[in-house]
Amino acid sequence: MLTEQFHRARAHLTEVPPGLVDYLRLPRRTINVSVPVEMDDGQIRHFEGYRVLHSRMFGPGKGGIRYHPAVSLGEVKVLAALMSWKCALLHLPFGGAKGGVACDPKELSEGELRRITRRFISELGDNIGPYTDVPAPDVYTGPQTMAWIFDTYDQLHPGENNLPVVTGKPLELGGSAGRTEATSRGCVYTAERLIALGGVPGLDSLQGARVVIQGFGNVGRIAARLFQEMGAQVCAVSDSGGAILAENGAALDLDLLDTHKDTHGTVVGLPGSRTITNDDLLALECDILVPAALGGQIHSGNAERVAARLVVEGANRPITPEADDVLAARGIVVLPDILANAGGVTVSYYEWVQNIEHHSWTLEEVNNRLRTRMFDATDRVVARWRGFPQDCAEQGLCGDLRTAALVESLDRLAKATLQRGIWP
Ligand SMILES: NC(=O)C1=CN([C@@H]2O[C@H](COP(=O)(O)OP(=O)(O)OC[C@H]3O[C@@H](n4cnc5c(N)ncnc54)[C@H](OP(=O)(O)O)[C@@H]3O)[C@@H](O)[C@H]2O)C=CC1
Ligand SMILES: O=C(O)CCC(=O)C(=O)O
Repeated sequence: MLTEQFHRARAHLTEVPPGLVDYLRLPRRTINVSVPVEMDDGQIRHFEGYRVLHSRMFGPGKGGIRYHPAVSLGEVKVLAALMSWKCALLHLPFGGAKGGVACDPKELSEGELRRITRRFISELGDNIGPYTDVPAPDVYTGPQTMAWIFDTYDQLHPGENNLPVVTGKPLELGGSAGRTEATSRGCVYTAERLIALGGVPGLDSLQGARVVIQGFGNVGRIAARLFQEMGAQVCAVSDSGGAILAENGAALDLDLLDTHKDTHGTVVGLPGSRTITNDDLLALECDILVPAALGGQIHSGNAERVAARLVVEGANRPITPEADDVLAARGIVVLPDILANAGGVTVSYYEWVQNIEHHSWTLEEVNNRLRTRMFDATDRVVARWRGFPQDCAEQGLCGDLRTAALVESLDRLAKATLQRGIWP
């Protein structure tokens, strides 16, 4: 499906030499390691771990590490490519990478997760490093996992400044102010800017906008807060346990919701809400739908039911290309992942810079820089979008925002590749 999105964008870049196209699409290096671990009950199990370096065009590979049962080499490759395109779009001095371990963190103790992480990072050895490939958090990993990654790498490289080997660390260990909220903040900034530019028919402000969020982890949970701070009303959310809708069309009480999630491990059962299915959540009438969980959630089987004006892709690749077409035909605007959720990697970049400079910035400084960069990227993508020919469809070209974001990114990558003269 990523290939489809790539080719839709590539069709606009008629001057890119065909041989270069594959170079921009395929990964530079894929690594598959076996991670043996002693479990709490004394048994030895092994897990499959992956790290894919897609590109180092503008700097070290950059991208998160995911722990989930569905992690596979194919998925990690796709996510690594997205990282290259995301970093290029945001003008970050990074290439793209992604990693993961196929495991179910919900069935593992903290000690088992720590041992998996340490062994995984030891197995990767010098395939990661502050100037080669820099990991970060993704699904079911967070600051604690990043602290273990840092420590394992640091043990192997004593005497060096190893803080920039990984981002998303705890504040006490060189993490940046604002990294935890950064992905969600980026979603809000890009939505705010797109709306202000008149990019969403029928929606002129976040004030009073009705928001529905799928996923209540790092991205979804904080996005709920930030959209509410901007005057929006969060009326429905979901997690892996199910979905809930505020009764009587009201907004959810987010303080109560946080306490309920922390106590019960799920959003389901919140007093004043009723339980609905995940598919019903995606079909709720609202102004903004934020998929912030896993990929492939909006597909040809349910896209006809989506009833939002704007879909903000907090998650990576939550919409299939077939569903993109359905949404576009129905006038639903999609803020694509490589723009909407790029706030996370942007503040990871700020963390990396602060670590290299042995310095720390205030939260205000981080957020101001993030806002400027997200607005600038949104402006460039909207300008590309508005510059597309009026008769895209007749020419067999795709004319949506996702394609505009990819064209903006691939154009930059293609130019840099040619300038570097990579063919000796
Ligand atoms: N963290 C980051 O900085 C970035 C993350 N992203 C993307 O955002 C998405 C979410 O990541 P993140 O928030 O970090 O991950 P988390 O692990 O913090 O949260 C994932 C959330 O998704 C929920 N979930 C899992 N399966 C389902 C399901 N079938 N239906 C509904 N909800 C489900 C989980 O439920 P439960 O709480 O019950 O486990 C959890 O609330 C991913 O696609 C990730 O790649 C993109 C850019 C940066
Ligand atoms: O913060 C980072 O470096 C990467 C975050 C990530 O994995 C993503 O944007 O999908």
